[in-house]
Amino acid sequence: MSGIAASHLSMCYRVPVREASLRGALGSLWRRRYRQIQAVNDISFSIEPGEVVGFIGPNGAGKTTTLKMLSGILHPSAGTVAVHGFTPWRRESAFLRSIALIRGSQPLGGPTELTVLDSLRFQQTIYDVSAADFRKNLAELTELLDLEQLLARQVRALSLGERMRCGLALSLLYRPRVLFLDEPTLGLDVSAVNMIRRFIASYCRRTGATVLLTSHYMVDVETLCNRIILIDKGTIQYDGGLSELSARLAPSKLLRVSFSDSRDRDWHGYGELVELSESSAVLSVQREQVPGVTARLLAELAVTDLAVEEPPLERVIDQVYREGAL
Ligand SMILES: Nc1ncnc2c1ncn2[C@@H]1O[C@H](COP(=O)(O)OP(=O)(O)OP(=O)(O)O)[C@@H](O)[C@H]1O
Repeated sequence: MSGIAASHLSMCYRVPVREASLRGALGSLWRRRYRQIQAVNDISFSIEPGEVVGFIGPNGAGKTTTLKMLSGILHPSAGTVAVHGFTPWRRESAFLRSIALIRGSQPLGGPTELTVLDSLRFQQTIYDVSAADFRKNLAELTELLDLEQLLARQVRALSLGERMRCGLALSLLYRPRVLFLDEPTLGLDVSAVNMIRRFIASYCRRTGATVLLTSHYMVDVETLCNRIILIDKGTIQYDGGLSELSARLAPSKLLRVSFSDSRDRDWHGYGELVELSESSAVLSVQREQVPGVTARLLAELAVTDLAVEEPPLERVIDQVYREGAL
């Protein structure tokens, strides 16, 4: 059984056209006009149980709309979806207990006067979590998300980063097997971002959860996902491995070489010089020439360290967005 299977999925929003003038606005009270926005257009993909997949694309590409259809918030205009065998928009309770949609930009649900601990107890009741599981899961989440100091605080008094950590705890208290993560690190500072990334990676390792993650931060995607689905203007542009995408779009790799002799030399014979210091250089080298250039560097220089790197994903994705390079 596939973890998530989407087939020919489409979503077309119907939005009223608002007239700018007063006369037009009055006229539209009698006769409303609508226009269609094709947010998602005939996309198909499948994700195996336990896979962690990055779902990326520029603003307005259709990512959130897709996540909403997969989590049962939106009924698609066309197509079918199965998430661990469930049809999301039927919103059966067994389905709702097996998934979580976590949105970085969204406030925590429930009354904001409650403390974080009370909100977690409220969640325990809604999702019917046994007392033993509640204790075990809460202890684990408290440790991993560093919640100890936050449990007695009112939800409304939390900062953005604290809210995100508590939001994750609330969503994962009932141990969902499928996570839809929509920009989980949006607006967070460096250490909060790192904590959230470590936490997601460890949750996936421990529970074998299936994850679809959207993020505009390519480091999130590189750290957590082996595969990406790239969507633009509602259609899938790429579905595959991260390294294959780089190989397809970036014809060169970076050679980072450290050496102990500081003689002047003509680097252009090895490749395009990107960076140079007293004892190290970064060269951009055509992929097929990497083995030959590496061998020559090792033979001709007193090399102390040498690393071959893919170009930063950020740069590759930027190229796709700007040039539609796929
Ligand atoms: N409720 C709605 N009503 C009408 N149009 C909508 C609605 N929600 C989204 N859209 C439109 O659908 C398209 C896709 O939006 P969506 O939010 O899915 O994109 P996204 O890839 O998540 O973008 P972002 O990265 O900016 O969050 C956009 O053109 C957007 O304006």
